[in-house]
Amino acid sequence: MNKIIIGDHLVKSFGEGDEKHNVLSEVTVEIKEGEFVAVMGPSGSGKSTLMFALSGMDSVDGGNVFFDGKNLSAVEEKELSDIRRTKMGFVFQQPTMLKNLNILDNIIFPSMRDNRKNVANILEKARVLMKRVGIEELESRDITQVSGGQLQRAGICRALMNNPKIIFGDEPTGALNSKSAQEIMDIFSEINASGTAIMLVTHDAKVAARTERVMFMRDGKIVSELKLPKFVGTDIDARVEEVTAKMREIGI
Ligand SMILES: Nc1ncnc2c1ncn2[C@@H]1O[C@H](COP(=O)(O)OP(=O)(O)OP(=O)(O)O)[C@@H](O)[C@H]1O
Repeated sequence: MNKIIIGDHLVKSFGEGDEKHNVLSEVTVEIKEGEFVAVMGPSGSGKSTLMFALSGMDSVDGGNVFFDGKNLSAVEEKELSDIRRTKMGFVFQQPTMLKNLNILDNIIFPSMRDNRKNVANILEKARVLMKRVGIEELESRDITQVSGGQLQRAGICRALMNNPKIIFGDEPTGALNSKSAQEIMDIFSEINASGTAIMLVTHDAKVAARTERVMFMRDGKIVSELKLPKFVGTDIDARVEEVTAKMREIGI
C-alpha cells in the first residue's frame, strides 16, 4: 500500500546553547494510506511535536516530511497551508469553536471560507456528517449548549468536511468521560474503515488498542512498536492488555 506520510530522520530541538533540547532525535516514521496508528509515550517524549512535524504545522530542523509524495520541507507556506486545509483533518483535545456561531456554522466555517459559491453542497455535506456522528439534532445549538462529547463530534465533522486523506488527533478523547471516549473511538473506527488514515496521540491504552499500530516514544525517539490486527469490534480487553503489557515491557 502507498505511504501517505513519510517522516525521514526528523530532528527538532528547542532552546539555544546549553539549554538546547532535542525533542525529535532522527525519528523515521511511515504511515500508509488508510492506516490507523497511535503514538504513546511519557509526557514530554515528543509525541505532539512529531504530529506537528508530520502534518507540516511545525517545521523541522533536520530531515524531511513527505506527504502524498510531496516534500513538505520544500514547499512554500501558502502551498503547505493549502495541503493542510484540503488533505488533512485535525482533532484536538478541546475543539476550538467560535463562540458566536452555532454548531452547524462552526462545522462549515472553514469550508465556507474556501468556497463561498458552494453553500448548498457544503451544508448538505455537513448535515450528512452530523447524522453520521449522531448530532444531526444539534445544528442550531450554541456551542455552550452541548456536551463535551457532542462538541468533539462536531469537531470531527469539521475535520472531515474536505474528505481528508488523514486525520491527526492529539488526545481527542482526553477531555471526555470513558463512555463518550468509547463513542468517539467508534466514530474514528468507522471513519478509518471508510479509508481515511488516522494518527492519534494518546496516553490511553484503550484508545491505542483500537488502532492497528502503536508507536512508543521516549526521549524524542520511537523506541518500540506494536502491531495489531484491524479492530473489528471484538477482543478489546485482550488488545488493551497487549498495549499495557508492551508499555510495562519498555517501561513507560
Ligand atoms: N514551543 C516549544 N518551545 C520549547 N519547548 C517546547 C515547545 N514545544 C514543546 N516543547 C518541549 O518539547 C518536549 C516535547 O513536547 P511534546 O509536546 O511533543 O511532548 P508530548 O510527548 O506530546 O507530551 P504530553 O504527553 O505532555 O503532551 C517537552 O519537553 C516540551 O516542553
